[in-house]
Amino acid sequence: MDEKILFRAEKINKSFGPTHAVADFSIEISPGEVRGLIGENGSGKSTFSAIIAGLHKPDSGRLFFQGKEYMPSDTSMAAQAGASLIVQEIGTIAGISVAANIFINKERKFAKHGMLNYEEMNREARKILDKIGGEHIDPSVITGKLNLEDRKLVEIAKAMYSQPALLIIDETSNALTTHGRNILYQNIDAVRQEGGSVIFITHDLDELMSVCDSVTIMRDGHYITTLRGAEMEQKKMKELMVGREISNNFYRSDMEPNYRRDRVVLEATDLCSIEVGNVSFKLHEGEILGIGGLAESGMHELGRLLFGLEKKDSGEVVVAKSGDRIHNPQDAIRNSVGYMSKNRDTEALLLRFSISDNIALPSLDRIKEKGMIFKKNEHKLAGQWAENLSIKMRGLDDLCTKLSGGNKQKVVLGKWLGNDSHILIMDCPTRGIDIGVKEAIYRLMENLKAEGKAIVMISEELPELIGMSDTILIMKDGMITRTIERGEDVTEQTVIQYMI
Ligand SMILES: Nc1ncnc2c1ncn2[C@@H]1O[C@H](COP(=O)(O)OP(=O)(O)OP(=O)(O)O)[C@@H](O)[C@H]1O
Repeated sequence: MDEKILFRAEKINKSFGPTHAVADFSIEISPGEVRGLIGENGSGKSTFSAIIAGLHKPDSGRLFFQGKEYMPSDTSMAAQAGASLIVQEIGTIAGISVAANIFINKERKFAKHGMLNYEEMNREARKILDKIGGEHIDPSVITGKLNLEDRKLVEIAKAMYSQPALLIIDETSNALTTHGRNILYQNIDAVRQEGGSVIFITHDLDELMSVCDSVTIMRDGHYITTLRGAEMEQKKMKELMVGREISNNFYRSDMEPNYRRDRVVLEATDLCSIEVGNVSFKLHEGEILGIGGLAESGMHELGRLLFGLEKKDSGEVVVAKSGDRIHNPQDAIRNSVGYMSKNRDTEALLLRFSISDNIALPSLDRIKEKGMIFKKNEHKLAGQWAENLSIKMRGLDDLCTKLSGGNKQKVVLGKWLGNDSHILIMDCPTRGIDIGVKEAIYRLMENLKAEGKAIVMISEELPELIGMSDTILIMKDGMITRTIERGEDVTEQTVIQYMI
């Protein structure tokens, strides 16, 4: 193999039943290169990554790595050969310690006379955590007690421990705060400095442009092309991903706030909890109320308080039409309030249930016939939303575990849109969603707005926040620090200033 090539894949194929997830896919990566890998939801990125990391065996094709033919049969073999993967979903085991996660399958290193030396294991874990930027994480703590970001940092530590020559990062940044992202980027640089390569999967094209030297586009499992340096132009990348022309500006085109100021649908008064302090606001008919802030600003907790998922210390959330107070999710659902959680795998979906079951779940009361739930009614509702949202699946009875990340997110959306929610609390509605469907979701939000429905949109994406909201509430340290009306001269820079 050419010395300038660190990794090569030759005509890789992988099918799951009738789904041809990776099709004749070939790629070459040079030492020191950070290669982006992009494509629509379900285009095969995670499957290809899993093949390199030994999680899936391809049906055909060959891999070459560091001058040798390579085909790992599991993740330990891949790590030994120098390839590590940070997965898109949670990749650590909740019930064991941080150190045990970092050294999974490497425990033997710490065994003496048949006993594990936990102290030594924790000491080693301390060193690698310090090295990767996880100084604040205690290696002896049970991993499930950590927040999502710290669990991701544990995965980074695990991946970096084996000093990978090839690091694959599958859509990890959207689980991270700015601080976490910077740690991730530092580790990418560290691999590059050592002459290794990185495959970086993301739907965020700005991030892609700042992190990657080149980008390969996948569509329906196929290799489309690779762009380098100045060729990496956003419009071009989007069009190559979706295979058609797409509009440059997919946010709202009207520049004025446009909702019924005289009709309040939901009112939050003096909401307080551990992470939220004295938040009050009114949500109106036809309004998109954006909530922005840094990830630790309390905005995600606010969404959970509004839906009754978390206990308030004081304050109240009242649905204007019924006068009902929301104390728990049952109160919310009864009042046509829907909630899309940011954490789709742990909170938003029943992963071991079908697409149809998940979409129909909050609507069961509505689709009952003579007190009975018929599969055909579930399928009718789920089929309509699966089509509206272009969910890539074999059938409505597919289990959600089998779906790609972005397609899982679409099921969450379908669930609450199908429920005909009048008030929707959307926490990061387009997280992990590809560019084509993102556009469709924004049009859907506009339609809901035109029907008089109201949306609370919690978002970490400034263009989305500015582009879609009638009103933006900025949160900092659990409190609302600024209210911005649509049409005011807002730029991303001014919004950031209020957040930090
Ligand atoms: N274990 C599995 N069983 C059945 N089908 C699967 C399995 N894993 C993936 N698929 C299917 O293979 C296709 C490719 O999925 P993959 O997760 O590789 O896409 P992706 O490009 O990573 O998408 P996303 O951007 O949404 O994460 C999808 O249609 C998906 O439903």
